Amino acid sequence: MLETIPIIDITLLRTSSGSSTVVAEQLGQACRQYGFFYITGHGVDQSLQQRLETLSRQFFAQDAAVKLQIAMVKGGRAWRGYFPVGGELTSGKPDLKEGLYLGAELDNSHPLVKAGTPLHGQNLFPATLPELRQTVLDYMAAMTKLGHVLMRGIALSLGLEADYFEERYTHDPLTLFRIFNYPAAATDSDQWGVGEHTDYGLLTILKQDNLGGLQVKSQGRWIEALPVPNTLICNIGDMLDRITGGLYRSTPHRVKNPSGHDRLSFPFFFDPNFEAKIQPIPTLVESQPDNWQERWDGASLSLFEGTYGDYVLGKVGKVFPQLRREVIE
Ligand SMILES: O=C(O)CCC(=O)C(=O)O
Ligand SMILES: [Fe+2]
Repeated sequence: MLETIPIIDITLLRTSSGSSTVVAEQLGQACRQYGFFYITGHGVDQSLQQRLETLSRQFFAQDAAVKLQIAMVKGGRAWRGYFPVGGELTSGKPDLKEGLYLGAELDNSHPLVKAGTPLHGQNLFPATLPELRQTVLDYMAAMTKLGHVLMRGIALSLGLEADYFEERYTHDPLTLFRIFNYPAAATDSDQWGVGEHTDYGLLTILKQDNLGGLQVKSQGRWIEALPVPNTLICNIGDMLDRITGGLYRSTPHRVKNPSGHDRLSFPFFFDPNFEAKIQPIPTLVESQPDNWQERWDGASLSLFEGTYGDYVLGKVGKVFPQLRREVIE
């Protein structure tokens, strides 16, 4: 039998004052077994999603020189903008994808921007597609709302107060958003669109188009996260793994676009505040053995001490080595 990732209807979590125990139970099971799940009943406007997809296709279809008008090197410490194919090295090798790196739009008067905090600041939006700006901002607002809802459900699934994460980590979350285009590759290409990795933060909410290509490592085996209409895919990041003592593992995944067409995906990262200190949940007794030997990066999460900022900067410096000096040092 083909193994499939669970699909969870979160309508009740969104509507019954965020405290549906039935949905929380399903989330908990999916997090323990797979580290990945699809959600339906998420309430994200279909026409907004359609606009985002259409405008993104138009963006990537432009000439390289036009896209490079908003190259990531121009984004400075905020770490925003466009990078071309081969510009990112997720697991040490260049990825077969191009992308637009976005995040919360913060102006220069924001305290974290004033303080020169990396990853905080303004986006670089393309002048050639003026509608993309509001579409991205609206989509990120919808994702942020959804991130809060899902983290309430995840807190309940762990037997915690619904606002456990909000109080400690996500009152003012770090939210990053990317739009990727995985170009059609030769079918015999052994290059990955994104190599095996885990995400860094708490929760990733991914919209993908209808072509497929995402693979998830579940219980030691790679399975396909095929497109399912009207769903979003969620997965656990390293910080939720650390906070839950490995009970909810950050699950490895990778992408290869087999379709012969350009594949678009839209990952949104709902992460702890940059300055939040990451601490395991004290009441959780089910702490798991360290899994560094199985991890793609050979790192021991249980040894990590510090803020989310410490963690994420260590990672980002590796995937964009050419930008490390400018942004972090
Ligand atoms: O494009 C995808 O389907 C996944 C992207 C991803 O894993 C990431 O950006 O972390
Ligand atoms: Fe990922």
